[in-house]
Amino acid sequence: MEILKVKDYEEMSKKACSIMIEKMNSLERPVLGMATGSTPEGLYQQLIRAYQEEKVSFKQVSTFNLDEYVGIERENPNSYHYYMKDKLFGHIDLLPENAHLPNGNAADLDLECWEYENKIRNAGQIDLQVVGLGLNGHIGFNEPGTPFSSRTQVINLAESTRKANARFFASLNEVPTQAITMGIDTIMESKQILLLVSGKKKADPLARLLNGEVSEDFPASILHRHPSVLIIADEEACQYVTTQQGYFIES
Ligand SMILES: N[C@@H]1[C@@H](O)[C@H](O)[C@@H](COP(=O)(O)O)O[C@@H]1O
Repeated sequence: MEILKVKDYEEMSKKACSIMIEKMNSLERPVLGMATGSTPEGLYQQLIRAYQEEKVSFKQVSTFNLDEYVGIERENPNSYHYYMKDKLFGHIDLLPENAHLPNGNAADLDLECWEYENKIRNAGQIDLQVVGLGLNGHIGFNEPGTPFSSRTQVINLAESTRKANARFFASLNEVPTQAITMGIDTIMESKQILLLVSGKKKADPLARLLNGEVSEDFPASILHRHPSVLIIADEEACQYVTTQQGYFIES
């Protein structure tokens, strides 16, 4: 696990974009793992710009998102289907049939999870997975206590996660109580993981990730066991991380 410390959110987004472009341009059929939340929005803006400047094409790319809420329509502006279309997919040449998100409205949610796993496997696994860091250490929607061996599944959202995400909804009551998320073991099968961390409120979780033990109480801690994780974190997020910890690399 290595950290690239950058000045601010914009630098984080630009650096993440250049790493993704390098990956896309180095593979014939790149498979990218996508995240939602506030953190990757800047990355998606940078990717759109790179596409408009003809630095990259998504025609050969497949994408798999980490998660989706259960029980909201994909046309609902709070669904992750809508988010991805609005923030990235609607602005690039990614073929719609190559963009995958779990269907949180499937009649049989367990079957949907199983099929999602199969789709990832059939695509040859994820080459580069973008991940954000939940305040409680969740990755995707894998809340504290989720077994490290978990595969794609329906999960009950922690109250703290619903509150953290309530800012996107009209009220807390409207925040779904469940989501489908790639499992922790599913995420760990990605060939490379890019964890993006920005802002003061992520300083505590980032310090816990780096200093704490590997434990299911803090799902992101599993990333210590992955062979290829790059964290891009800005100065605010790194404020409790000391250089003595030996994780930092030069940009
Ligand atoms: N399910 C998402 C995660 O994929 C995201 O990484 C995380 C952090 O969100 P943000 O980037 O808004 O801080 O929480 C959300 O609940």
